[in-house]
Amino acid sequence: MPVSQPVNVTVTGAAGQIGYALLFRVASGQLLGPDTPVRLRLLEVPQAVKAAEGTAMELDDCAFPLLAGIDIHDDATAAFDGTNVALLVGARPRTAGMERGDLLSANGGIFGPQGAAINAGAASDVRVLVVGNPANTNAWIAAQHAPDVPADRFTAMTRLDHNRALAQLAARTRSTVSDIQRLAIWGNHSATQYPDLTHATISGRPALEVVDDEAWVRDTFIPTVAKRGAAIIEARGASSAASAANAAIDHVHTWVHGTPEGDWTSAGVVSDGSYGVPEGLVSSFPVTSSGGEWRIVPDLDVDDFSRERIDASVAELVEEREAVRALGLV
Ligand SMILES: NC(=O)c1ccc[n+]([C@@H]2O[C@H](COP(=O)([O-])OP(=O)(O)OC[C@H]3O[C@@H](n4cnc5c(N)ncnc54)[C@H](O)[C@@H]3O)[C@@H](O)[C@H]2O)c1
Ligand SMILES: O=C(O)C[C@H](O)C(=O)O
Repeated sequence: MPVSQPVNVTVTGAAGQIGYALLFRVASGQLLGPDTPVRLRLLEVPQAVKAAEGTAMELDDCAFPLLAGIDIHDDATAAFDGTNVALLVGARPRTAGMERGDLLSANGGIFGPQGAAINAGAASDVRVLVVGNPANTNAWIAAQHAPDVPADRFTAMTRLDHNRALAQLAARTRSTVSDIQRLAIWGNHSATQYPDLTHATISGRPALEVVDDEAWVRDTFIPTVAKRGAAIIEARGASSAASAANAAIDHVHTWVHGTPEGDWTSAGVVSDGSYGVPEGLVSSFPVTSSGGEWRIVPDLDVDDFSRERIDASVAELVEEREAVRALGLV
């Protein structure tokens, strides 16, 4: 990615909640770093273009030194033309009582055409993060429509789940999130996800030994992380926005700048068949990043409990893929 030339960052759903929490941070340099100018390309549906224009006015009014320009589009082909980083946020959020999978028929149709537009015109180094739900399967749909883009450039956001897990574990163990390493989210960004502490450490000690309470891990930690999205919707009356934008920033920043030595993070990436996850599915794994590429952490021991949880979440991803096929979206 060029350092002195502006990097084109396309954000879909720019006038939405997450868009509003995300764009100012991208423009201030938090996505790609303090030396990288960005040109923002905002994609919205026609009826929300005026609101996106309002956000663009506010971005101008921040006088961000790294913001090289803003273009607003209601056409995906134009919005993704020459794009280096594509943040696919635009999609309907769920409301109270819905599961994220319920959004498949409402949102799935968005990601095929956007994948095709990325295929048609994005820069050769394009990196795609799908935030819009159901994020894993939407990323898979987009990748299916972009045969000329390496599949590993399509990713789905599970960094929010990872960050939620860090916060819950830190609170329980009276440690700080920076003390924790090697935590992992496996599977789908849904209630079936598996937040895994079996390899995690807190200040170098095994996290499970520090916690010393299997029942808390099974009955409190895992469901709290997995159902946090619903708890936020219940409390706020709207789905998470600032924390989701923060996780998107973290995901791309780590993708571009790498993971710290000895640690990893979690991301929804195209499976290479590791850990019994069918090849091609977009599943969350423990991943490292280096040289701008994600790598699934290899050779981890998977105990029986973990195996069962990973398999359950992956089974849901397989079901979603079949539902997409039945809907004719790929
Ligand atoms: N992966 C995660 O961790 C995570 C976290 C939070 C939210 N989400 C998801 O992110 C999505 C956006 O959430 P939000 O709160 O910003 O919703 P929102 O309703 O506030 O905003 C969505 C925006 O997308 C726009 N949009 C719809 N279709 C579009 C299209 N085809 N092209 C471009 N823009 C389009 C809408 O006009 C709207 O402005 C939802 O699907 C939500 O469930 C994912
Ligand atoms: O849970 C949702 O529907 C929104 C988002 O995916 C979240 O995890 O907060």
